[in-house]
Amino acid sequence: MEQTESAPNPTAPVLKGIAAGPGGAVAPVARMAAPPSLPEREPEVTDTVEEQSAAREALFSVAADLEGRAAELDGEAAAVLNAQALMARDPELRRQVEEDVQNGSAAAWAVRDACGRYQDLLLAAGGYLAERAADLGDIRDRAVAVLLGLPMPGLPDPGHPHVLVAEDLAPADTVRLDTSQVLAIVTRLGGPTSHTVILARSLGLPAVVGCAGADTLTDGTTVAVDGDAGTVEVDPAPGTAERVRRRAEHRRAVLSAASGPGRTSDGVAVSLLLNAGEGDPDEAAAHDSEGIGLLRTEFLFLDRAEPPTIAEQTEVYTRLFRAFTGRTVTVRTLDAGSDKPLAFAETGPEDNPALGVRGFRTARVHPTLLSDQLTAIAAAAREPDHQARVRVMAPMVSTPAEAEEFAALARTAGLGTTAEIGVMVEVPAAALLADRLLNHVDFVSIGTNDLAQYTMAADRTLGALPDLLDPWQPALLSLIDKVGDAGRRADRSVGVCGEAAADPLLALVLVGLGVTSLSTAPPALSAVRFALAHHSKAECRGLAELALAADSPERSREIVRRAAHPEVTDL
Ligand SMILES: C=C(OP(=O)(O)O)C(=O)O
Ligand SMILES: [Mg+2]
Repeated sequence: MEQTESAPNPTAPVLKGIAAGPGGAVAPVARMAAPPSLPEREPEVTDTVEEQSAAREALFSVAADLEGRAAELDGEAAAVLNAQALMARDPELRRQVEEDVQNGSAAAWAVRDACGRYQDLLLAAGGYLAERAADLGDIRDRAVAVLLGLPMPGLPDPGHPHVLVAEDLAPADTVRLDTSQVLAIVTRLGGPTSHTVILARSLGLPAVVGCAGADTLTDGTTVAVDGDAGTVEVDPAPGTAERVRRRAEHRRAVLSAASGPGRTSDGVAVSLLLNAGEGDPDEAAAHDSEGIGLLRTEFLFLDRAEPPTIAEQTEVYTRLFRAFTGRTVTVRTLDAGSDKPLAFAETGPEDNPALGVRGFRTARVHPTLLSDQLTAIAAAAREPDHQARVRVMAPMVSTPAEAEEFAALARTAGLGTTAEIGVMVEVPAAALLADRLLNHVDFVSIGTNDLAQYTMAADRTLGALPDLLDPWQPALLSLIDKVGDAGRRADRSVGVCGEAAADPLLALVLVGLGVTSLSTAPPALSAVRFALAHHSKAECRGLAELALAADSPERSREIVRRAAHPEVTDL
């Protein structure tokens, strides 16, 4: 509809990146302030003790600043800042800085070098750790600014609404974004699972990451950001700007009117659930959802030396079940290993950690971590003062035997009568034998983030292969079809809780493939609800067949876009 009203400006360069937060915006660019640079000449250190103390104080003041800001926030945002503060307080980092000073470096130089060495280690470790290298770079820049008396690097404040352009965004920046001023985010770096993406989605901001041309964008240049297509049009034609603006307004108005449980236009129920982690359970419960489809319990385990006790875990789960009384809460057991390493769950050196001891496999090496967690979930599920529909599921299950083993462990812990027991389908082996997995469990939930990486043999934390990780890949859809089919035949529920569920058009395809629940970050729910309400179950199946038959994700998306209801494609 509106897309035909204005032709794109043929001379306007269009930069490509990874679509990382849906929606669009047109506004002038404001670039993130450059990090402080050290003077060419390093001063001579005369008092080593004083210099060490200055370096220490700078790191502490950075940590205190992060903690202070975390205290004003809650949920995922606060957790991200507190984790970063912990890095600034890391005793080993401090020791290395002091050693560098002892060897003659001035404080700011010692901070730069020690952080640099740490960053190299994180980058070499890959996965989740590599993504934290940006957090450490931010700590370095802040501490150096403190030591040199320079302005703190950080967000621009041009005094008008803008598109924020940066090399990459540290969590400390992303959580401070004023969404009345920042209309969209564009970064040169960042992969599909980076903090920037997760936080941009939780703020509901359009975002394009991994945009190679972002460094050519200068302050004040007008850009049109399309967070669905992953494009940034520079100096767009007046028509384009108008179109994106009207589309954003239309989207806001339409979506704020959509509420209630998920239904296709002919009344077939599709549960709309939330992906949740750390945060206030009452706040999570305030979203218009039918419950939680994925509780990532790693937040209870990360950044600590010892695992949480059974009592500690029970308290957290109980609070959540109470807040969601009458609704579903799906607790995923600990997904440790690979991109989520834990100090107390060492699994030995691995050349390919994503193919190693992770997810449910961790229980082979550390069985008590899982049994304690199941005991805590069972204790919380038994609490009499909640009516939540409790579900428990294991990540990274690959075989029917593993599904059977997990179900037995859950029953032994006492969950047989108080919860539904399921497993995640995240590796092709599990998708191929989904019917046999379903002989042992009540439900399955497809983790499309991991299923994409294992289907396409492309590391999900790598920004370099976004096309292969595109959830519209027909091979991925074909595996989901297989799982949907198995669920239909066994009359069991099949959920999707990966990022794929957050794309309204793809959600229609997933429902057509037999998916019965969709779990996403809260801001994505209303668009998915709206899309469902405009299509019958049979229409969803028609779209699924079109998507499956395409040869590429681009074709798949385009064909479905053309065949879907215009009210939805114009959103
Ligand atoms: C939901 C998923 O799990 P996570 O992103 O936590 O690995 C997934 O892999 O799609
Ligand atoms: Mg996963």
